Amino acid sequence: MEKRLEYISWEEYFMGVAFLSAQRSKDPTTQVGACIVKDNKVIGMGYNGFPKGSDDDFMSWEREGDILNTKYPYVVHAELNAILNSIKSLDNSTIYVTHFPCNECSKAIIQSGISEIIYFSDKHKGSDSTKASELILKNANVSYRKYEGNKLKLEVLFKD
Ligand SMILES: O=c1ccn([C@H]2C[C@H](O)[C@@H](COP(=O)(O)O)O2)c(=O)[nH]1
Ligand SMILES: [Zn+2]
Repeated sequence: MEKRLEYISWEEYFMGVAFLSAQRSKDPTTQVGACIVKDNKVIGMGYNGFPKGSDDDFMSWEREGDILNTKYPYVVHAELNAILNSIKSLDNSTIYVTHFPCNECSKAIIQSGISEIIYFSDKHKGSDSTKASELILKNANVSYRKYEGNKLKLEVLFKD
């Protein structure tokens, strides 16, 4: 029998895990996922959400108004969750992210030892946060590039 040819590439696989992780997010506006990989093994995953133990029904997902009544001061970003959830040293690892990281996440990525970022969306390109990320990542020699896989959709069928 010939080998199966429809298998997905490593890059498609790990970006797929990042997008699957994002599906755990309860943010009604933007679901972000991250997957940290070393030697082709997943060593951390995360998505954006309120801190462990927070009462989801008490917290607000608002984007506007009094800052203390919005999600922004409270939500833990996907990249930081993936770093905090990781199971071993992140030195020279790669983080796959559904969205280009903000400047706060970029700082955490640098400090954790991650050396490469592969992102899918850069919809906030040109914003101050993205510009600061680009500057600080370049300065710290953390490389970043857009996803280059062919797949833009992966179907996961639960079957026998
Ligand atoms: O680097 C990042 C930047 C943002 N997030 C999260 C934080 C929020 O939950 C959403 C952004 O919400 P908007 O309504 O689009 O402003 O994304 C993240 O996880 N990582
Ligand atoms: Zn962030």
